[in-house]
Amino acid sequence: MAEQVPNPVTGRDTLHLARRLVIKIGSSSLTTPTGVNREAIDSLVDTIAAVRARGTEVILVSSGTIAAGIHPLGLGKRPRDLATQQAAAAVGQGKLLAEYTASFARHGTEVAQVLLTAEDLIRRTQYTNAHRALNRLLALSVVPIVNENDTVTTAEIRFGDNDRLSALVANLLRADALLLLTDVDALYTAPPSRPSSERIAHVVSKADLDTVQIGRTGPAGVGTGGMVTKVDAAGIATGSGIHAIVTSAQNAEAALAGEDVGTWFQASGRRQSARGIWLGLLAEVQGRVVLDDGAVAAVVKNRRSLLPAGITGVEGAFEAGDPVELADAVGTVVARGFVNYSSTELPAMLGRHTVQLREEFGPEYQRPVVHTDDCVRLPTRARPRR
Ligand SMILES: Nc1ncnc2c1ncn2[C@@H]1O[C@H](COP(=O)(O)OP(=O)(O)O)[C@@H](O)[C@H]1O
Ligand SMILES: N[C@@H](CCC(=O)OP(=O)(O)O)C(=O)O
Repeated sequence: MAEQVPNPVTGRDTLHLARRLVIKIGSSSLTTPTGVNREAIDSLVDTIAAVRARGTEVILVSSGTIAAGIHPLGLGKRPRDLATQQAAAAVGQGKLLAEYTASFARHGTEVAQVLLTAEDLIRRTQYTNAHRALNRLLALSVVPIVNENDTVTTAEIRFGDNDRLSALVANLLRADALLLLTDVDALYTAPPSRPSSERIAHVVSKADLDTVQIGRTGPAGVGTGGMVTKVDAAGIATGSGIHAIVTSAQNAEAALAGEDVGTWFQASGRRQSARGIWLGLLAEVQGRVVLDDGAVAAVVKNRRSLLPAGITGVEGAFEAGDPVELADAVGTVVARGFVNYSSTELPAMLGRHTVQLREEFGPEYQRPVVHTDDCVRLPTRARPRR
């Protein structure tokens, strides 16, 4: 996945040059206390149709299934427990998709329901499948409507918010920009309910966010991550060469026309694999291996695989295949990786050379502890200390 196609979009004024856009819309913009808001859907769909008419492919990431299931199930408010959220999502998903299907049909456009789990973006085979299927849908002129597969995800491996999912989808599909639509018109210097808060028009680097105060979810009470996950999502996108815009659903048309609305997050980094982004930023690590100085240099500087000989300690309980942290002797996390051995197997292997391990335990113990391709090195400033 190393292809490096330059992004034709350089700012708001060139957004019309985007070849591919991911548009994410939040629950609060799509639903009312009595279910799906048909007018809001028609308005979004009309905007998407206009963008597609100018030759831009669009992938829609739509939340709202849990919110859409609240009223039909007589729940009153957003359920808190996972099982009821899953039940509400299963009911709401059908209702939401029926509205999208009817609304896009007004433009003669087919839609496809694509339900993804976090696993689908981190496991190689699923990742390739998702990539291929979504690209095929776009080639067939279909609008994929993506959501997290709420009904089957477990608490452990769940995005829980579609903001970060949409950033990973933008990355997976090499989109040029990500539009995050919510119930507030921009990122503000503080929660917009505070009279002194001011709109932030541009975010060029992380330092622009240093003094921003980010509050909880909006007043509708159906959103999930609030502004925090939108800013996270924008960071994931921009860090991999994709511009991001946060604005309200009402401003979608103006934002896509390049007008000065919302908050524009300028792309900075180079494109990365979704798997690498997940591992580096999102994965919940199950444990830690402690490296001696030589191993830190080999893994971080020379980009080698981690061998048992350079490990001095193992912390936490993990299985082979789990994500773990790689820390130096003073507890600074220098990398994250998928580990090839469990926390019960590893202690007997520490400090031993590959040849010894093969002779003593068998040829399957020749594998590195973390292969270099399964390892994401953390930038110095992002490294957490113990
Ligand atoms: N600094 C901030 N700037 C803008 N909005 C903020 C800020 N802090 C908190 N918010 C809240 O985040 C809410 C949007 O998040 P959320 O409710 O999860 O929406 P969605 O359902 O669209 O994902 C806004 O309604 C706003 O009240
Ligand atoms: N998958 C969930 C989405 C949760 C979510 O991210 O909600 P939101 O904060 O409104 O974008 C649903 O469809 O209800």
